Amino acid sequence: MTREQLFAQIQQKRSFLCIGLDTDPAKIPAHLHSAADPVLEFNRQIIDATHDLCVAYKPNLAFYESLGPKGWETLAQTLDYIPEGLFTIADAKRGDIGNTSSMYAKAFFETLGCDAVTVAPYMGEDSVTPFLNFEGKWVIMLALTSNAGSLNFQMLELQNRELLFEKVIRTAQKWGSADQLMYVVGATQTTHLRKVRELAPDHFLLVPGIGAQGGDLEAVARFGMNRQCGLLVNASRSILYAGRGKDFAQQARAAAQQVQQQMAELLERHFSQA
Ligand SMILES: O=C(O)c1cc(=O)[nH]c(=O)n1[C@@H]1O[C@H](COP(=O)(O)O)[C@@H](O)[C@H]1O
Repeated sequence: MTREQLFAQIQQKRSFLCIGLDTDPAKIPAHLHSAADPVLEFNRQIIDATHDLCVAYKPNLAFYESLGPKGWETLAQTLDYIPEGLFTIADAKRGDIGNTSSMYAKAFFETLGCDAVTVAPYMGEDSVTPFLNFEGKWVIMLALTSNAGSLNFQMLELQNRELLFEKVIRTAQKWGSADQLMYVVGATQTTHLRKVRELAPDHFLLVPGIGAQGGDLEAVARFGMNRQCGLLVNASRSILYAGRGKDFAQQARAAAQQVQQQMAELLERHFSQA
């Protein structure tokens, strides 16, 4: 999917919501446990109930890999079920020496057919660039994450007073264009969004951390939106587990709709001022 196609979908749906398919068997409603594949059944019903409200789905690999070989099959079937035209992100946070990264890229882009994969930058350029060699596919690189541990390394001040996450973005700007590279910036990190936008004005940002982690969507939009929206904001638990009963899919839809309506207002405000 191209950047223009992604923006067109955002405009059409008045949404920049990404729903995280972080499906935990311990949290899915009891009545689904009699299904042949409860996780797949849960995902299907969530997708049916929400696909008109979001522009992307992001299954986190941990939730599927933890189920063994069957989990991989569930992930593949979930991805197949996502309607054409929605952006799919394998949240795998990979990155290794070059030939290994190439095989990871094949796994997510060719075998699973995802549009994007999350990648960790710690091993540097030759660990990230193999993911950038796939036409029409996207690398989403961790820059400033939503968790408390982001303080350990990402906020370290370098000799020139630049913070490490700023250096990561500044350096990666030379690796990939805004048509193939996005950055992860946590919704809990809005005080740094202005700086992120200074360094990467055109790149899309994947912003997890609203909902269960308490991030502020309004502030994300105020400091992070660019002329093509430039944001995919993820929520997982606050949507998936909005209800735990037989009506869980309707409850998930209601939670997604609430976020989408706020997004529609934020888009309206941003583009009427532009
Ligand atoms: O790469 C990510 O998606 C990610 C980066 C980050 O900084 N923080 C973060 O929470 N995530 C992921 O985003 C999702 C957040 O889930 P909820 O907190 O349930 O909305 C999880 O799949 C996390 O692994």
